[in-house]
Amino acid sequence: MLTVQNVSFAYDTVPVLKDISFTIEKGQHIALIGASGCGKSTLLKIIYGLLDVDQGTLFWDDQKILGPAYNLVPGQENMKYLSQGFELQSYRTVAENIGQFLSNFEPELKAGRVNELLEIVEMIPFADTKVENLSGGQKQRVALAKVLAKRPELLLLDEPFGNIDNFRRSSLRRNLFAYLKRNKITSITATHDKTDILSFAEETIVIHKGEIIIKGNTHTIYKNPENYYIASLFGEVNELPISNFLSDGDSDKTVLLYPHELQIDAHANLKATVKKSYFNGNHFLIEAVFNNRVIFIEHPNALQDSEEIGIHVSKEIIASRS
Ligand SMILES: Nc1ncnc2c1ncn2[C@@H]1O[C@H](COP(=O)(O)OP(=O)(O)OP(=O)(O)O)[C@@H](O)[C@H]1O
Repeated sequence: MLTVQNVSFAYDTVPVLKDISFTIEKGQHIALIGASGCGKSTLLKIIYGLLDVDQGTLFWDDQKILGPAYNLVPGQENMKYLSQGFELQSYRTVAENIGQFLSNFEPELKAGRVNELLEIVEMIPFADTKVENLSGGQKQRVALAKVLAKRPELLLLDEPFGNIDNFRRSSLRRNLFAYLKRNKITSITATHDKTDILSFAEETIVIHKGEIIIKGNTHTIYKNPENYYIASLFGEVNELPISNFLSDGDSDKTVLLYPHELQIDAHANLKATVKKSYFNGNHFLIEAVFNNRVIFIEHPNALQDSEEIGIHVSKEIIASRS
């Protein structure tokens, strides 16, 4: 189990993390989300032991996690950290990089393990290619295989799929998390991609300006976001006065609605004016103006600019959010 207790940290004098506390059970997959600069990478580095905290303590089971001031070689033995810059040796091959820290005593065992890792990251054809000749996305996949090589107990991933195209990203993500589950490897993934969060993280930690504002079940946080900041980390969101939907609604209270929760219905009483339609693949995102606010609605078709539309939201959704 990972235990983080009252951790605070500042670079020089600028506070970055404030009184962070949480625990993570073994085998869990956690998403770490928050606006750019909120302190996600810093927290991962602290957990790995790359930075000395100003206050607080961290434990992996009953082993205290110490920073570089107390550890000659920074970084915890039973963890691996995949940073946003991948630390690879560019003049060596993909297979050599992945096997760099594996024992040479049993070459066959080592080769088998390297092959298994190449398969997970779908890089078998590149085993003998020098890293310097790979694309950014391919390097990221090699870096991922390298951190898995020695079977860490805790894997800390910082935007692990950031450079990888959508086509590969989906299968890579499925392979990786299936592997982690099978091997009971705990993971914390700092990410801006909602697919990383919703499909693979059973729990999510939300950071805002260096503080944890919520930690809990991913689906619950998504379905009932406590505030606009949290909801916006999952994509576009509309914040509308609840009095628009409930005749006895408090005029100061608002309700958060994702674009797919708003429906366009010519008979609805609430009227908005279309500004623009954005093609999004299987739907259009309609930007419209409603009571002087910009709102976003998912719709199967594009609509005419300046067209008047009616907006409907199901009673169940309003009831669940109010
Ligand atoms: N080495 C450093 N020295 C001084 N300030 C730093 C250093 N590294 C990060 N910071 C600052 O600390 C804050 C948190 O940075 P951090 O990289 O942890 O954020 P993040 O949430 O991971 O951001 P992103 O999502 O953009 O990767 C930022 O304001 C950043 O500018």
